[in-house]
Parts: sequence; structure tokens; C-alpha cells
Amino acid sequence: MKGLRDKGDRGIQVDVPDFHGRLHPEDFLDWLSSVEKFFDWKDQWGHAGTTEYALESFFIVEIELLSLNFTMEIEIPSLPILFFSYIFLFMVMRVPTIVISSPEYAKQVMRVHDVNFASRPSILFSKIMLYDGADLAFAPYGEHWRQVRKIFMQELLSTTRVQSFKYIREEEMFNFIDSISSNVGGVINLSERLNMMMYNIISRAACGRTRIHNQEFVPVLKEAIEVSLGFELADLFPSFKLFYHMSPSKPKLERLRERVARIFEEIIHEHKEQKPKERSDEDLVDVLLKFHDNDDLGFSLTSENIYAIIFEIFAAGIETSATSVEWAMSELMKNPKIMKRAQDEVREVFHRKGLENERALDEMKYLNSVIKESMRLHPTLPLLLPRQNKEKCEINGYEIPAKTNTIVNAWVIGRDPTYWPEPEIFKPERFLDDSNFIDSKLGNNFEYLPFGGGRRICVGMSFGLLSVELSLALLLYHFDWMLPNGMKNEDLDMTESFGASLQRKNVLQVIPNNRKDELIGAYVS
Ligand code: HEM
Repeated sequence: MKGLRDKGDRGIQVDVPDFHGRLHPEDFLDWLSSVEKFFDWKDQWGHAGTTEYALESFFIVEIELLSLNFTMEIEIPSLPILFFSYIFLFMVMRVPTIVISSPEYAKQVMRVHDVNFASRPSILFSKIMLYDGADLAFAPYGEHWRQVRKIFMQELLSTTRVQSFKYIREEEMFNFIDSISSNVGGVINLSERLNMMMYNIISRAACGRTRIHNQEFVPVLKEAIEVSLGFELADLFPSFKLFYHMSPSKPKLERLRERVARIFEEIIHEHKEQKPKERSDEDLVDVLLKFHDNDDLGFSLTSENIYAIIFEIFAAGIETSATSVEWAMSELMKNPKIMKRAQDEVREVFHRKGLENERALDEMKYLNSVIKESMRLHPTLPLLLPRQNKEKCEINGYEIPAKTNTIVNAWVIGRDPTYWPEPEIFKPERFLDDSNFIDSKLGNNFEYLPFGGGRRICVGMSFGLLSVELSLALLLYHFDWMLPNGMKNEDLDMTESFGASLQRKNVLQVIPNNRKDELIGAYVS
């Protein structure tokens, strides 16, 4: 990698570490933050007249073969072929990539040039695991994406459908709280329990009537996500097909895809055998099957589409939701006064409205602000999902070639001091003053992007937020919390680790205790 150049080519060079053939997101993120520091215009040039130099907001990374070390993790072809490839690639095969790190530029990509930037780059993972964009999240912008998105919005995750899963949330959250109750006074791994609970909710909503075979499916899901984590050479040099065929991840993903297909095939078969008795019994597979090879509805889904979409619901919905609760809980553990205020609110509202009433969440303004603030500091997809522009365009004088990979750095944007005074401080009150913020401006407010923005904004936002709010509210309602080994609140480690989502480096270990105040009752009364 040669470095960064602005359009005027002021000759600014940045040292780029050797990524040893595979560009791991963690290295990439570290590197990005060093670049952010380098271009910290407040330090470098002071406040005045800096827009011209606002390179921290926007820069082009040119990834070139030269600096990638092929000898470490990549199987290399023989030397002459490598030499030939090297010359060839060096000349033509680089992928222009831009990283957007300011609300102004995010607005350019997600609103002003939204349609142009509404595609996704085709990556090895989506090519194989998702049948080359047969899903929604990695589908190129076009008719297929439009139709599948419509199915998600109007059928799969509509308000009515999300409401119809209330009984699933109730039962799974009851089990979750119940299992924590039996460990009162002991240390629990909250991260693991949250993941399991979110998995149960999603799996029942998706395939409910014929329970998915967890023992077989969970390891496949985990492995597929793990394999998808590395930045593949094949993705950096998409026109060079040899990298695609040589990638060690390719056979792994192909095997995983076959295993997933076998599991889903069985589920679909069972669904066809036992049709839902009434509409309220429908799960997401039932809904998708209505479109299966059925041209009467004007749009039809193949089996591959259905496999890719079900897989995506699992991959997109579980970790994002579980991690969001985990971070909010971590911030509360670290800030006991905020915890107390949130707990008082939750207990008062549930006491008045009843635990089974999900609408009670609407009255928990402070809890709501806690979640928004936690998502600002810890967006679970810190770089969202990559976008790609169809046509060449110009943004603020920079010429962006067609098919430029575009990464929006929501993590940095959420900490931009121009928009967020004292950005590193966890302060839910900043959202309390503007209580409609998340509802009215989400996706239109480019300084706050935990769910992305524009036409590719998260389609599972209401479903995800409801699970996050409800589970956090119940954790606060039922228990008082302590850290293990007499650890002080302020000493809780908040180090982040970048995986499929932005997770805690160390799992969240906490001790649930019985409430000191009067216990009001079990979740489902
Ligand atoms: C708190 C939980 C969640 C968070 C933080 C989250 C976050 C995100 C983000 C940042 C994006 C990328 C948006 C962009 O590119 O601008 C996204 C896309 C997406 N999410 Fe979520 N998500 C959550 C829950 C869910 C759930 C529960 C589902 C489904 C059951 C889901 C399904 C999707 C899909 C299908 C896309 C791709 C949309 C498209 O490309 O058109 N998400 N999500």
C-alpha cells in the first residue's frame, strides 16, 4: 500500500503496516485510528481554515500489491507466475477505497449521492455463503434488492409481524431471567447468556414451528462468521480471479454453505408439510415460502434466495442485538449513578404498567437515552457494511472512480467533538434533551449512524431495538448488579475487539443480586 493522497497530491504519505497477506479488520481498525491521529486537523493545523485539509474526513486508500506480504498466510503460485501477476496487478488491479469519517461526507454518500452509493462490493463471503448476493444485505442495488427489501419491510419485519412475536420474546426473556435468578450471588458470563437468548428469539421467529437444529446450526453459523472476518485478497483484487480460486476460505465456505443448505432444506420441507393454521402462526420461513417459485405475486424467490435470506437474518440479528445490550450494561456497571437512575425509572414504570406490557418501554425515556448513548460510543457495526458507487462522481472536489469501495466509519463519527461535546464521556442526558432524536432523525442524522443511513439503513432496526430495550429493562428491573472479585466500577475494562461486530475484548462477568427494594413479581405474571 502506497499511502494516502489527496486529490491535489500534496504528497502526504502515511506509513502503512505490513498486513501479511490478509488484512484483518483489527489491524485495519488500528491502522485507521493511527491515520485518524495523523490527520487530526485540530492538532496539525488548528481550527481555522482547515476544511481544505480535512483529510481525516475523507481519503482515498490505494491498495497495491507491492506492500502485501504474500509469504505469510497465502498459498503462493510459482515465482514466475507471481512475478507476472505482480506486474499485472500493480498496473491495473487495485481497488480504490474511501473511508468516510465525518457527518458531512457521510451525508454526501448516504443522501446526496445515495442512489449512486447504494450498492455493495461483492466479496468472497457473499459470493459463496450468500449465493452471490441472493440475500438482501449484499445484494447489488437493483430490482432484486428492491423486491427483497420490500418483503422485509412489509412482511418479514413489519410492525405487525414484530408485534406478533411478542409471545416469543416473553417466553425467551422469562427463561433468560429465570436462569439468571438461579445464579443469584454467583458470577455469570452475561455476554454468553445474551447471545443465547437473542439466538433463541431469532431462531423461533425465523423457523419457529419446526425448531432449527441448534446443535448442528450454531457451530456452522459461528464458523461462517469467523471465516468471513478476514479481508480477503480476492476482495482487494476482485478482477484477479486467481485469488478467488486460491483463497483457503473458499473451500471452507463452500462446505459450510452445503451444511447450511441441508439444514434449511429440511426446515423448508417440514414447513411445507405442516402449514400454519392461521396467519398469526406464521414464522419468517412461512412468509418467504409464499414467494417460493411463485410468479403470481409478481416476484419470486428461489430456494437459494430463501437460504441466503434466512442465513442473513441469523447472521445480522443476533450478535448486533446481544452486543448492544452488553455495551449498555457495561456502561451502566461503570457508572453506578446512571445505573441507579435507569433502574429507578424501569422499576417505577413496570410497576405501574405491568411487566408484560411492551408499550411500557415507551415511557422509559432515560433507559432509551442510555441505549442511544451506548450505541453512539459502541456502534456494533463500527464500519457499517461497505458500499460501492455505480458511477464516477465528485464529492467536494474529489473525483471518486466508479466501483470505489466506500467504508463509513460510524465509530469515529459518533465521537466527533464538533457534534458531540466531551465525546468520550458516557452521558445519556445528551439524548434526553432531544427525546425524538432516534425516532425522528435516525438514518437522517449523519452524526449518529449505529444503524447506518440512506436507502441501505438497517431493515431490522425496530426488531433489534425492541429486543435490546426489553432485555436491558428486565435485567435492571429484576436484579441489583455487582462486579466480581470486589472490582471497583471504574476499573471495569472497556477494551473493544473487532469481530463480526464491535465486541468487548473480555466477556462481561457480573454478579446478579436480589433487589434490595421490594420484589414486584416474576416477568410473566
Ligand atoms: C441492535 C441491533 C442491530 C444493529 C445495531 C444493526 C446495525 C446494522 C447496520 C449498521 C447495517 C448497515 C447499514 C448501512 O449499510 O448503512 C445493517 C444492515 C442490515 N441489517 Fe441490521 N442491525 C441490527 C439488527 C438487525 C436485525 C434484528 C436484523 C434482521 C432480523 C437486521 C438485518 C439487517 C439487514 C438485512 C441489513 C442490510 C440492509 C440492506 O442492505 O438493505 N439487523 N444493520
